[in-house]
Parts: sequence; structure tokens; C-alpha cells
Amino acid sequence: MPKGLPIEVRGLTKRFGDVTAVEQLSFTVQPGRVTGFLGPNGAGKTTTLRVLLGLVRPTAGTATIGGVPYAKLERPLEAVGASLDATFHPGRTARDHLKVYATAAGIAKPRIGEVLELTGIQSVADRRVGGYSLGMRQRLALAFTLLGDPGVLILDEPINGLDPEGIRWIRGFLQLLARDGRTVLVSSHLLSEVQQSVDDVVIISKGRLVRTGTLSSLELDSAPQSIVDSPDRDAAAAALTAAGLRFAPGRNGFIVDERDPAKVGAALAAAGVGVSLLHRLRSGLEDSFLQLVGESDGSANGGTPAPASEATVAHDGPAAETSAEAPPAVASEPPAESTEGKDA
Ligand SMILES: Nc1ncnc2c1ncn2[C@@H]1O[C@H](COP(=O)(O)OP(=O)(O)OP(=O)(O)O)[C@@H](O)[C@H]1O
Repeated sequence: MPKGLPIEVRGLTKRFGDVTAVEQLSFTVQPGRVTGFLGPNGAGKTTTLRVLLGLVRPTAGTATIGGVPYAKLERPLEAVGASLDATFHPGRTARDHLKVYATAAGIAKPRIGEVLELTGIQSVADRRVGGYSLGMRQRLALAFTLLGDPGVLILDEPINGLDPEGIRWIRGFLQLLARDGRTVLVSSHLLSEVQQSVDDVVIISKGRLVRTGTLSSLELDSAPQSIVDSPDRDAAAAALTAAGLRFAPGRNGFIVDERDPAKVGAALAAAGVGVSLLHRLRSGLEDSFLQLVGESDGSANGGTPAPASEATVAHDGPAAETSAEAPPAVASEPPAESTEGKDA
């Protein structure tokens, strides 16, 4: 069984010349859970992931997997699978790409068939990647990350470009990977894209942490209302009034000024009124996210101010000015020979 390891980012700062891509960033990603790493374009997500994978040297701070930097992992390909900058030669097939990589990485051949099946691209595995849709390429990138059967998965925008069926599939798949104990970190610039598959969120904006915690805590903060309906609306209205709950009629029932649906349900149950619909109003979640990332100082409405960084460790080396300073030793990245011809 692959071993999930915690990911820990502490006091991470990365500057590219005058540009501060990430500043004083600290967060932890736990095994056995899917964590959404969220922020608008340019927020610093990719830079953080590149530091985590040893592809970029931090200006200050640390990023570790299982307590050590990526470069110090004993068996990195079995520990971590990452889909960063995955590009494929359009003239080669998916199976070929995987074969080349598996051979170079010393991964047994039967694993190729397994990952093709896991990602649902076995039927197109012998077709040239140039004819693949973006969604099929996303699945191939995921197949690369799974080759070493790693306990830690770091996926950069894996949902981008998937069709609705693909989105449904990947949401369930990410959850399955985490339920086996893996650490699953998924970046996205849209909360709505990942909200059905993540347990935890790390939200950044302009290089700084604005929020970290469970998705449900964010939902609670962003949805101060519940929605309830009953076959007997008059009785439901009377029960809500009797319980001292304020409410207004909505499209699908009553919108109640109570963030905990259980309290609303209890009010109706106490009055012997049947419930046909009861849930937290979710519409505020994306708004709350946008408010959070619209501010960089952590004081946005509905959010918990970001904690002060827990550690700031100056790095020995100079800040890197480009992102190509270290060789990519990442499970998902095909060897150089198969990346020459980028897809158009
Ligand atoms: N190699 C680099 N040289 C100079 N600036 C860089 C470099 N890499 C990133 N940046 C800058 O750092 C900031 C953060 O970029 P980053 O790509 O990490 O954000 P992101 O959240 O991943 O956004 P996106 O979703 O658009 O990729 C941006 O202002 C970007 O222009």
C-alpha cells in the first residue's frame, strides 16, 4: 500500500528578481485527504509546487514531503507523483510515452497497463497523442503520476479541460486515491471546480496564504443560511416561527437564517412536520472564495485571517531567476527525449 506523507510548507518566500511570487507561506497537507490548493492566476500556486518538487530553489523557507525536501527522498518516484508541466510528443502514443518513462525509472512493464486502465485511456493508448483531446491528455498526465504507485500526488490543474463526464470521474478518483491513505494535493484557480472532491483547502492570493482549513469550515462561514422544504409549508412556517428562526420563502422552500441545517431539521421534527428538503445554502461558497482571494491581507469578509508564518528559514543559495534551475525528477514528466515536440 502506498504511503501517504504529510507535505509541509513553512515560511516559504520565492522572488524572481523584483517579482515576489510567494511570500511567507505556511501550510500543511495531510495524508488520507484531498486538499485543494486554490488561488487565482498568478497567485503563486505553480511556484509553490515547483519549490516543493525541487525544481526551483526558495528565497527563504522550506517545503518538505515526509519531513525532507524532495531531493532527499530515498525513492522519489515511489514517494511522489506530480503532474507539472507534463508535455507529450504528438507523434507518439500514450503507451509509448509511458513505456519510455517506465523503462527509465525502472518501473515494471505491467504497471503501464494498470495505469492506462485506472485512468480510462486504455482504448486510446495506441493512438498518437497529437490527436488527443485536452481531457485525454489530462488523463495521460495522471497516468504518469500513478506509474510509481506513489503515496503523494501533486496535481496541477488536473480538472482543467475535462468534459463533464471526465470531471465526475476525476472527482471520484481523487477521493479513492485519498481513501487509500495517499496525500492528494490538487491545484486549481476555481473553487467550484474542485469543491466536490476536496476535504481541505489551502487558499492563496498574491503569494500569501489567506485561508486554510476544511472545506466544511469554509462552507459554514460562507453559508450562514439553510434551505428547508416540507410537503406542508404552512406547518413548516409555523414550526420555524415557533422555534424563533427567521426565514423567507425561496424558490425551493424556505431560506432560514441558520447556518446549521440540523437545527432547522430539529425545529420541524419537534413540531411533527415532515421535511422534504434540507441543506445548507451553498451559493455563498464561490462568492466567499472570490472575496478571500480579492484581498491579499487575509482580512477579507468571511475568512479567517491567515496565521503568521510558523517558520522562516533563510536559504543558503541565491534566489533563482528562472524556473529551470534543477532537473525535473518528477514522476509525471516524460524524459527529455519524449518532450521535444510540444503539442500545439
Ligand atoms: N520563472 C519566473 N520568472 C519570473 N516571474 C515568475 C516566474 N515564475 C512565476 N513568476 C511570477 O510569479 C507569480 C506567481 O506565478 P505562478 O505561476 O506561481 O502563479 P499560479 O498561481 O500558478 O498562476 P497560474 O494559475 O496562472 O499558473 C506571477 O506573477 C508570475 O508572473
